[in-house]
Amino acid sequence: MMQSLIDVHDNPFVLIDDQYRVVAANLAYRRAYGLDSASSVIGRHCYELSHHLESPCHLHGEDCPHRQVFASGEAHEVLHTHYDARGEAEQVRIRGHAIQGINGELLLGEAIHRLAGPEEKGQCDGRRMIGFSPAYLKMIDQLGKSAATDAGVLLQGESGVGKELAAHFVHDRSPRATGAFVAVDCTTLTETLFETELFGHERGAFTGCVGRRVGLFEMADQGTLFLDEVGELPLGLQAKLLRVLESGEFRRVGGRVTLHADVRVVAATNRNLRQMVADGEFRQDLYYRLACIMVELPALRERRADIPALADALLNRLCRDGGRACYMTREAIDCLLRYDFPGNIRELKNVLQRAVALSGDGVIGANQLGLCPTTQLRAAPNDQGATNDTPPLRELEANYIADLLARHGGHRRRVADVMGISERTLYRKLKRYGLG
Ligand SMILES: Nc1ncnc2c1ncn2[C@@H]1O[C@H](COP(=O)(O)OP(=O)(O)OP(=O)(O)O)[C@@H](O)[C@H]1O
Repeated sequence: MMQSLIDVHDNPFVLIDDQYRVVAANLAYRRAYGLDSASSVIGRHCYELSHHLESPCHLHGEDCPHRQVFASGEAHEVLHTHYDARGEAEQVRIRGHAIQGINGELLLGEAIHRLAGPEEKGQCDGRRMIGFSPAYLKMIDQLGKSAATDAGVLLQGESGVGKELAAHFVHDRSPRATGAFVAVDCTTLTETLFETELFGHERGAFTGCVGRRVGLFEMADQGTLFLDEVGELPLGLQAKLLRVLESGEFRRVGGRVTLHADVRVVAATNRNLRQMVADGEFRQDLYYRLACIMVELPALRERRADIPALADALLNRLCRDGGRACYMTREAIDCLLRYDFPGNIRELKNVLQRAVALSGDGVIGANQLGLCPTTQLRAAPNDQGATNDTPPLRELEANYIADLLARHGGHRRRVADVMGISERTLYRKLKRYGLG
């Protein structure tokens, strides 16, 4: 009976005892983690199945729902990276509940929500959101939650962090996913273009106008209107935009009929809109209309731990498109990890594109990246020869750890083993160096 009860859940669901052993798992869980029959799951450790680890995840620096629920008896929610049946990383939100077993014993019930969805696995069309750092998991979770509502979402982040990709992510998971996703570049909207672009025009509306044109606002009916660089919209046009967003009503230029479109707005900016409101450069009423939900997208340098996975995925894409095999040397990954990427993921993409073009044999070394001289990377501390150019020990250690992480695919236990330190110590170092 318990099995059929948990099989009702569409999402993976698992019951775990106080020794981290699986007591029952539903069909969705067994499918997700590559286990076809119930018997192959029962009795196995949860950390082994979903994390591919040999010890509980809190020993690897993670916030473990098992520990929390057994300690307090209260529900606990966390964001984790799990490894699916094929060993591919996926972003998940886990809600752990205390559940009473048949004999009155305390069990942990884990409801697992896959943030990016299994349908994205292997998706190579450039729309897959790659990132497993805590900052990125938090952002994806916020995007997923905002998708379920019809509220305005404002995406704030530096150029190239992936705001347009995030807007697609929201649209694709919203009830409007079958409608159109229409992007408007607000930097191109002038007084003269605003109405024709957004509302379209009727035939002969102005000199030289031949046919009827449907505007972007109308195209986005039942879908999502993505207002890119919304902070660049002149004040005069902000009032017009607010009016149409509030009423949903508009007229094509040269038209007499009032039309209506039902759009959901996702806006993006790399400017501080709140400050712009304070400075009188952005209308407060429009700000509140757009920023009902505000999501900050972290810069790449704030989630360096994601660089190897991102570089790997982008390189695979480039190689597939170019029809040749390429791989990066350890020095090259090291070099990427040390660089600040002011242009974020777009810059990373360009750096790799150039490197692929420059590498004759498909091997991408630090030299091909053109970011930092290889000689700086492996500078060893040298008592006699130490000069002012010798990097401080902290920097050397940070680079060393980053290098090991890249070499071991982000596997912290293996990195700790190689360094001869405990995972706890490694975790503290990762936090200190901003690598976690
Ligand atoms: N998490 C991610 N995983 C993989 N690729 C990504 C990710 N985020 C962004 N990209 C890629 O990086 C490039 C830049 O992304 P995007 O155009 O969405 O950035 P943006 O923040 O909208 O930039 P801008 O502010 O300059 O318009 C795109 O090619 C996109 O596919």
